Formats: sequence, structure tokens, C-alpha cells
Amino acid sequence: MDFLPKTSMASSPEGAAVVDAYKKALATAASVSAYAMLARGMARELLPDELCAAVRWGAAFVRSRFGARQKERRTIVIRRVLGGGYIEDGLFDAALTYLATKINPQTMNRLCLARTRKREHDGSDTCSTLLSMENGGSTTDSFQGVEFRWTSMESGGNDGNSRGKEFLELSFDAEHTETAIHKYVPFIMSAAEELRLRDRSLKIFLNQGSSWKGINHHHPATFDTLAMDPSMKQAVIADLDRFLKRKEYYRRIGKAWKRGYLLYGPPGTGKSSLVAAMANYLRFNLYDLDLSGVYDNSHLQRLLIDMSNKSILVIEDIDCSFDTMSREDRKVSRATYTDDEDDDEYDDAGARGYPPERERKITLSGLLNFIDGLWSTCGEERVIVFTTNYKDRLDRALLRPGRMDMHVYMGHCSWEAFRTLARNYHLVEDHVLFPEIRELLSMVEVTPAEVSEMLLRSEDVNVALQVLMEFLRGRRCKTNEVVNDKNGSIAG
Ligand SMILES: Nc1ncnc2c1ncn2[C@@H]1O[C@H](COP(=O)(O)OP(=O)(O)OP(=O)(O)O)[C@@H](O)[C@H]1O
Repeated sequence: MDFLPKTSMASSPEGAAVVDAYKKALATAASVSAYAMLARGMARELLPDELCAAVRWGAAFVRSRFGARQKERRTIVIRRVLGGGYIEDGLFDAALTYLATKINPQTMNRLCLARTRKREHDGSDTCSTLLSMENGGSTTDSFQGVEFRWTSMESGGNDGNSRGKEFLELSFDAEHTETAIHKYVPFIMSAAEELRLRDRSLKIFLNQGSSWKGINHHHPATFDTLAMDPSMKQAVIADLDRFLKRKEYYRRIGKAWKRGYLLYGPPGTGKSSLVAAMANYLRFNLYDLDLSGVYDNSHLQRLLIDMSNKSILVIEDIDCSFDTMSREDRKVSRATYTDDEDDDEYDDAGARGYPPERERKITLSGLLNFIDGLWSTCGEERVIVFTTNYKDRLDRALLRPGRMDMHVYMGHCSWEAFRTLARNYHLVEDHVLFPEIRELLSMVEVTPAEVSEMLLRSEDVNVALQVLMEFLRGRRCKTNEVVNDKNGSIAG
């Protein structure tokens, strides 16, 4: 403590006592701030007033010349606006939703916890538990290197009865005003929208008469539970991811922000499960369109217009929904089944059990034109999925490039697909029966639905795999018999 001044009070006996007391206190100060406080107090008592003033002036000069000047701040006030309509989906709600993910309950003394119920555009309700700051609470968020401070406030109600009006204050250095308004606020809106979509309960809508009827969609299929070719699975996931990120891209190239998938393969190979997995992955609602309940093209258009954004339109078994046989195939078909090639009365659709073309009021071209035209401009983030067991029966119009962006084949159960099912149903990665099952799978054609059914026969993995093996052996015998019969009849 040799730096202590030896002048004025310090040189008197009382001064020496004060110095001693401060020396002891300084030696035991536990923190830098305690140390600074003591040093300031000591300086005030021991230094002459003129010297204190000179030191203060010098410190202020150095601060203003070289030190960090207090930066100018801006504050944006975001009020809760009640009164229904779209306003309730506004910035205040978005900010609350977003901030709920930023609040650290460990660092706040008081927090609000609320169970909220929100009406979606499609009429469904979403419930969520929301953590928010109490009046006066604040938290800091960092975005693109800029620090934003959020404070929750409440001003008292005028009538003394009503609850005070809540608002949020967003403050930041004035130089970042542009970033705050044009980047941070839009970012919060879209982040809140993402969170809302993630939390909403999914629905599946079925067409009934002229409208859609929605029920909760709890299909458990996910890409993890789906047994399919691993590279195809990855390709579908990557395609969906790309689609989601490309809003600006689609706008720039002048194309509607929609994507079409054609899923084809034998019955029971997981086409419907893939649709459900896509819906769960994207958190999109499903619209399952039954075309047999649609009277004509204008009815179809009304239904399509009533669909919400961020949704998947599914038309299953598209080959059965229209007379979708390609025109070339139809000519072949006429030549095969009729003696008279010019027989205009012949209608192969009628021969296959649905109304003749001239009586049908809803057409594939009506659907495709509408999907490519008006529908694509009045909605965003739409996925269209057609499924079929017979791709070769589809009209070329449906297969032409640009119409269905991705064709996904769902095939018979491969070894990889089986392993996914075994993992899902019995949590096994390996088993003594696996080698034989693998060999059998390479010899016979079974669908994942058939394998799933066998695996469900018992909760005991040994029993279930044994049952599956017997089933595969039986299928191999049948396959061999068919081959032998064919060979026999050719030889005969
Ligand atoms: N690839 C798969 N992965 C996981 N489970 C599957 C798969 N394929 C079928 N399953 C099981 O079989 C059931 C029926 O399959 P799904 O309805 O998805 O087949 P599909 O190909 O749509 O059949 P269809 O052509 O008859 O409509 C599913 O609920 C599921 O339990």
C-alpha cells in the first residue's frame, strides 16, 4: 500500500488511523467491485477536494476522448393487440412464441407459464404450453452479431378493473435499426411460424360433398420407420428439404412453389406410409382426394381452392380414378379387342368398369390444368402426390417431365428394408436367423406389409422371426412350383 498519499489528512494522526482502517478493508475485499468502492471512499476522505475534482475531470476527459461512449439506443414497442382476426397472429404473439425458446428459466426469478389454444386457418385448434417473461423481466438475443434486448412490460388498465395492457420492448443500438426492422423482425415472424407448424396437430381432410372434413392425423409412419431402399429414402428427404428452402428460388424462376411426387409399386409396399411419413416430416396437413366423390371439374376446382397452404394433396390409385391409359395404349387396346379399328363407339374405359369418357364430367386434363394453372398461383408450399400400382397404365400427360417432379418406386421387401422392419418391431440389429432370411428374401417377392404382418405375430423376436422364415420358405416353394409349371407347359 505504498501508493497511498502521504499528504493532508493522511499525515495527521486521525488520518493515519483512517488509512490503517482502509488498508485492512482493502486487504480483505473479496471482489474487484468491492475493492473499487473502498478505493473511491478512501480517495474521497483522504484527498483534498481540488485534487478529487481534478481527478474526476481527468477521468471524464479520458472517457470522452478514448473510452467507450454511451451508444445511442432505439426501442421498438410491440403491443398485444386483442380483438380477433388476423391481428392476433401478429408480431406480439410471434415474439412471445419466439422468446419462449430463448428464455432461460435458470436465470429468471419470475416466469409466466400459460397453456394457449390457437385457432388455425383450417379451423383446427393448436394447444401449446408457453413460457414467457413476467412484467419487468428481460432477456437478450443475438442475431447476425447484433445484440437485442427484450423486456416485458405492462401498463395499468384505465378502468382499474381490467388487466393492464401488455407490451414488449425491443431495444438495440441505434446503428442497427435497419437490421432490427428489416431483418430481425421478419426473422422472428418466420421462426415463430416454424414453431407453430412444428407444434400444431396434423389433420387429414377428406372430401365430403362440396367441402373438406378434417380429422386428426396420428399416423405413426416416419422416415425412420419406413422400410425402403436407403438411397431412395435419402433422395426423397433431400428433395423435400430442397423444396422447403426454395421459396425465393421458385419466385425468381416464375414457377409455382409446389412439388409433385408419383409413388408407384405393388400393393402393400408402403406408398400410403410414405405419404404419411412425408406429412409428418414436413408438418403439413393431408388432403386425401377421393375423385369418385367429385362431380365435375368446377367441383374439383372448388375443393382445390379450399385447401390451405403447407399441405399435401393425395390422390391414391390415380390409374383407377380416370381413364388414364395413354392414348397410344388405347389405340393398341382397340386394335386388340375390336375387329373394326374405326369403331368410334368402342370405349375401353367402359370395358374396364367405369363410365364411358363422354359421360364423365371430371377429367385428368381438368385436374392437371387446374393444378398447373390457377391452383398453383393461389397457394404456396403445396405437395401433390399421386399413387398407383400400375405406372404403365398412366396417361403420358401425367408422366411428362415437369409434371410429377419425382417418381418413387416402392418395391418388394429387400434385405435393407427387412432390417428396418426388424429394428422397428423387435429392436434387433442382428439375429441367428438373419442369414437364412436374407437368402430367402433374395429368392422370393414379398411386400413389406406381408413381412410386417409376420413380425407382428409374436412379441417374442425368436418366434416372430421363425414365423417369418416359415412364411418365406412357403413362398419360395410356391414360386418354384409356378416356375416349374411354366417350364412344363413351354416344354409340352
Ligand atoms: N415400406 C414399408 N415400411 C414400413 N411399413 C410398411 C411398408 N410397406 C407396408 N408397410 C406396412 O403395411 C401396411 C400397409 O402398407 P401401405 O398401405 O402403406 O401400402 P401401399 O403401398 O400404400 O398399399 P396400397 O397400394 O394397397 O394402397 C402399413 O400400414 C405398414 O404397416
